[in-house]
Amino acid sequence: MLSHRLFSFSKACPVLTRSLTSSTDGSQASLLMKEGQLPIHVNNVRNRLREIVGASTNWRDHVQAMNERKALHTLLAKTQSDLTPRKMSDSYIEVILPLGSQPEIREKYLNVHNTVRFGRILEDLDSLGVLICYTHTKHDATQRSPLSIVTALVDKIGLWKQHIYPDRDIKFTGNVSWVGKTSMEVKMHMLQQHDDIYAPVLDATFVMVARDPENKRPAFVNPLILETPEEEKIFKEGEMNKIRRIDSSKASLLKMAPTAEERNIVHNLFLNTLDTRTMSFRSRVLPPNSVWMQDTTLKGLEICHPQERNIFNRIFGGFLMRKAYELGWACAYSYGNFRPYVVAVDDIMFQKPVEIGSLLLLSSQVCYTEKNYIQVRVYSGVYDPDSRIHQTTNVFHFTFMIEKEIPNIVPRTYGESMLYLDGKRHFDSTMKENM
Ligand SMILES: CCCCCC(=O)SCCNC(=O)CCNC(=O)[C@H](O)C(C)(C)COP(=O)(O)OP(=O)(O)OC[C@H]1O[C@@H](n2cnc3c(N)ncnc32)[C@H](O)[C@@H]1OP(=O)(O)O
Repeated sequence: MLSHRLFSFSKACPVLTRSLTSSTDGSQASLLMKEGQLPIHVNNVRNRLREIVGASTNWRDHVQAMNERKALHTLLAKTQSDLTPRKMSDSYIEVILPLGSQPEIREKYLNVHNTVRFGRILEDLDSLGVLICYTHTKHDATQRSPLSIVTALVDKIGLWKQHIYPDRDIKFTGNVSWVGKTSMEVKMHMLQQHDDIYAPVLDATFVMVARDPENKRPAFVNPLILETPEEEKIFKEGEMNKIRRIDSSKASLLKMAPTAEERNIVHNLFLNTLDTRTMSFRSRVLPPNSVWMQDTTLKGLEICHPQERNIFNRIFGGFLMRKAYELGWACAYSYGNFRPYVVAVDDIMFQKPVEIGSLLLLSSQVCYTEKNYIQVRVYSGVYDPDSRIHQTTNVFHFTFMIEKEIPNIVPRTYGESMLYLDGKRHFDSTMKENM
């Protein structure tokens, strides 16, 4: 039943259909591994990144490693046109996660339902995205890169499969699909082996930003050469994605009033909660089969130890995503009282780096429901007990699906109504056209 639903979803969702097309034929057909080049083992991705950046393997050496990086400033380009243009195929990489052929690596990826932990996949995608960008910006003269490439945004991840099996090999592929002046869009695909073929599991679009060796200022990236009409189309999509992001940021409910249609939705939700016996705006009652939004909050705390650092001695973006995802999943599970499946991830903005030693506060909440879908928002911020300053670092949006009817979420305050509308906007942008 469920797989049927997902199948019809994939058939009807244009955003995801487009990505699937490009992952199975089109762009991928023209972007193949160069002769003699072997897929990279997943365990080597972070080692390669460490070599490219010159990152320390021991925390005690990290200050010295960073001082050495400062000397790479001289390698930075003064203008973008000083850099060698690159093709999409130049950054194309394949990574193997051999869960089938190397059972010893399964444990790290296994969840209690005997499927693969999606949080681990988020970590691998993040590292791969960064490696793809380093491949695109590879310095001709030296192996070491002066660039610090960080994850700015997870634009979208759409899943095609409900289960990721823990005993079959997985392949990740990806390449740079668009470049700006200092930012790059990366498209990645994950496939899993079934008999003799690799079937698509998910498509992901990330945006990475290049910074100077000390990660203080933006730095130019190599331009992209477009070789085929298909590549021109992919690049144009990247441009459109950028415009869409700017438009949705301008229309954010933190800046603008809701639309007339959205105001109606909020008012109807409000009317539905009025106690018809009292004729008062104040006495509110929960409609049947509903849950107040405020009762769905689930919180967590992480102390950010050096072990979770990235190559730039900040907290690894993939770790933040894994923690936020797992909390979001637990929130959806507690809400629906049934195992949730992730269907989409979108618009994870990395607003500020998380420093080692930070107290990372995570807060998840169900903000929108429709049929058997649950939209969960996870807020993360750092709190400094010395200064008592609290700063937002990320907001995560996850769409889950449950194989049974779920209660409706109901906002009580104006602020919660804005969360509801924001959740609906995220849900609509990834899912609407498939239902
Ligand atoms: C194992 C290795 C993994 C390593 C990966 C990580 O873990 S990284 C760890 C997780 N990520 C982080 O910690 C990043 C935290 N965030 C930040 O440091 C910062 O917000 C940022 C560097 C991403 C952006 O800073 P600023 O907004 O000041 O940057 P600035 O305005 O100079 O813009 C630089 C370029 O980034 C683009 N840009 C900035 N924010 C963007 C966003 N949300 N979505 C898309 N693009 C964005 C701009 O258009 C511009 O591109 P153009 O110049 O092309 O127009």
